[in-house]
Amino acid sequence: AVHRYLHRPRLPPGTRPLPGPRNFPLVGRVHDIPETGAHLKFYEWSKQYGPIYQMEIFGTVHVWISSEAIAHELLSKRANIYSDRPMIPNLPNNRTSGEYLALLGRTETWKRQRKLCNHLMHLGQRASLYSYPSLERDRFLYLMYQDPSKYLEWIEQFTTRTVSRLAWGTPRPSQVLRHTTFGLLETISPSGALPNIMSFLRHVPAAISPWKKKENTRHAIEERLFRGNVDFVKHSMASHTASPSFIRTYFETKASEADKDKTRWGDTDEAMHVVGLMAIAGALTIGSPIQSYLLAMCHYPQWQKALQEEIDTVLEGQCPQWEDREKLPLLRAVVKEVMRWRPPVPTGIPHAVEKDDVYEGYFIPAGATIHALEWGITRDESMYPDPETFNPGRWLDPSFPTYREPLTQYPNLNGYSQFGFGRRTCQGIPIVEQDLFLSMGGMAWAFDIRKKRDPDTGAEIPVHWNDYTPLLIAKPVRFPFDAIPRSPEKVVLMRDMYESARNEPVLGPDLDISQFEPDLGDQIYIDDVAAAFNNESDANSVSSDRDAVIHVVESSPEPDLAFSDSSYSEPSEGSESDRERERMRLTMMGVPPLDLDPTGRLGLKAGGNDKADPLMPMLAVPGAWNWA
Ligand code: HEM
Repeated sequence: AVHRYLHRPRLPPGTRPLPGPRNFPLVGRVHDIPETGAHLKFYEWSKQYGPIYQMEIFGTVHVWISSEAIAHELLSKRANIYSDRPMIPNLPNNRTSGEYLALLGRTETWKRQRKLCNHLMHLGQRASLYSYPSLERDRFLYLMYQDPSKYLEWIEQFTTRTVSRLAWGTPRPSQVLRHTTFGLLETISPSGALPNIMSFLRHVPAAISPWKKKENTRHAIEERLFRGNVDFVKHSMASHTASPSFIRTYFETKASEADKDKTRWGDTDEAMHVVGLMAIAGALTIGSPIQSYLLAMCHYPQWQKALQEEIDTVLEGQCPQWEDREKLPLLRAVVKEVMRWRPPVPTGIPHAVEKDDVYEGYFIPAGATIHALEWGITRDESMYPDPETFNPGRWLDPSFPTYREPLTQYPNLNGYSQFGFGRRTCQGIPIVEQDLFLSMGGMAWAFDIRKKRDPDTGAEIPVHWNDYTPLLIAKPVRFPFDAIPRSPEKVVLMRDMYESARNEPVLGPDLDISQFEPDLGDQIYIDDVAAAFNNESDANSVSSDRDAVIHVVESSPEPDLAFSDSSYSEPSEGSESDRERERMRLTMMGVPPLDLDPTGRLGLKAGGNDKADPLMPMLAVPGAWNWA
């Protein structure tokens, strides 16, 4: 930082620096970055300094862009110099190691990996993602019906099982994947690990660095998981039992006679990492908008009603399927508006600029980190009038700037600012689009989502408006709500859908805990099953046990849910006797108690989900730094 500070580039003649908050020597504005809601601070500055401004943190220039037009001008039109990624202090080989495509620098490895990712996604999309999203959606809906209070668990299971099947043809690795992925998110998030803000901490030797120890352990588990999955697919291909998957497509492409240039897709190790990254990217991102949908429905019942009317009228009582998408523009608008209202990656994923550049007379130095501030972009009033209001109508009403025809096709997620810019644009949009369409459409079809009522007073229990977790992928802090099935018939249908999804044969590598244990020593310890249940994967639970690097427990991720715990009640009433009557009625209709499927034997305790580094609060405490 000292070196960078002393050797800051001089302004070329005729240029001026970007506006921005005054920087303090060496540290810049590090003290201003709050522990939570950092995107709100960066947005506040954009109101003060304009749609492009700069600040410094320990000598690195950070440029923040809150206008889609400017983001396109720099990141897309000038992509030849704006497509690099910055070094992540807590994962310092991110630009070169080739393990995480999304974090690679603009290297030949990145180009090759992007091509492979594109190829696999393209073939998968052509096959409607092998119906995995709809199978998993059917499972998800019934679990939501059984116990909506566990929505965080069911949503994470839905997204990770779907992506796990896509990647390796089996949902079984999903329980490990979700936790190694969560750990990676902590490793790379500015609010997840202190070295990402105080970059000099990356020089702390591995033996005493808590961040390195934790990352090394996480990485070792992930590597074994990915390798085991690839071996599993190879073996099942040999016995002609492999379900469709990205990795199977890779092997088939390599083996194909038509594929003349055998080197262009990289070797098996590289494909393992590309597919692994695709699984990572889909594991924890898509849950954010699904949770935000629930939040939006609590606050905007009128849009839930309109959406249900569309689905009921067009599909005559059936649950939305992917093939129905052309007929359901409001559902597509809800998907898109949820992502605008609460961007899943509110600060964006940063690019790095490789050469000095000048924009409208402003100097942008080589090496600066460039952030497309998604939160700010979605609040640009010229594009999104009344931006704080959740209004799917802005995509369907010609009086709004975002309207586009034909409505059989638009709105959709292609080219949406929420997926980044230029050559680094997100490659997972087909998965996101299908997962969100099916899960949000399925929930609107099945449930009335609404605020809970106090059983004594009947008063609504308040739900927060915008309290989001602090990591790179932001999710609403857990909130209470009711998911009331819209009719007994729908419950029966949900159960049938669940049963037929479940009857799909599911093979997978046997993720026995002993596979992981020996090499990893005392950093991993086995907990008892009871503890696992007390620590249901909860994206918001806060525990002080941050040193427990990754905590492996053996558990069934689906507790033994009894049908009697269902949340079913008529919208107007909710007494115990009503529920009992309803339960008996449904039982007589042939909806027997649940017999849940075992979904894999390995669960990792997620006590630490979405917490910031414990040392981080000092950054947010005024006066914690002595500037004198
Ligand atoms: C709601 C879900 C998702 C959101 C909001 C999202 C958003 C983003 C964003 C903002 C970027 C950075 C773009 C840039 O640097 O300009 C990105 C990159 C990427 N995403 Fe996604 N993504 C999501 C899901 C997925 C899924 C399911 C996949 C699965 C394949 C995926 C694969 C990727 C890849 C491979 C990159 C890196 C591209 C590169 O660096 O060249 N994403 N995503």
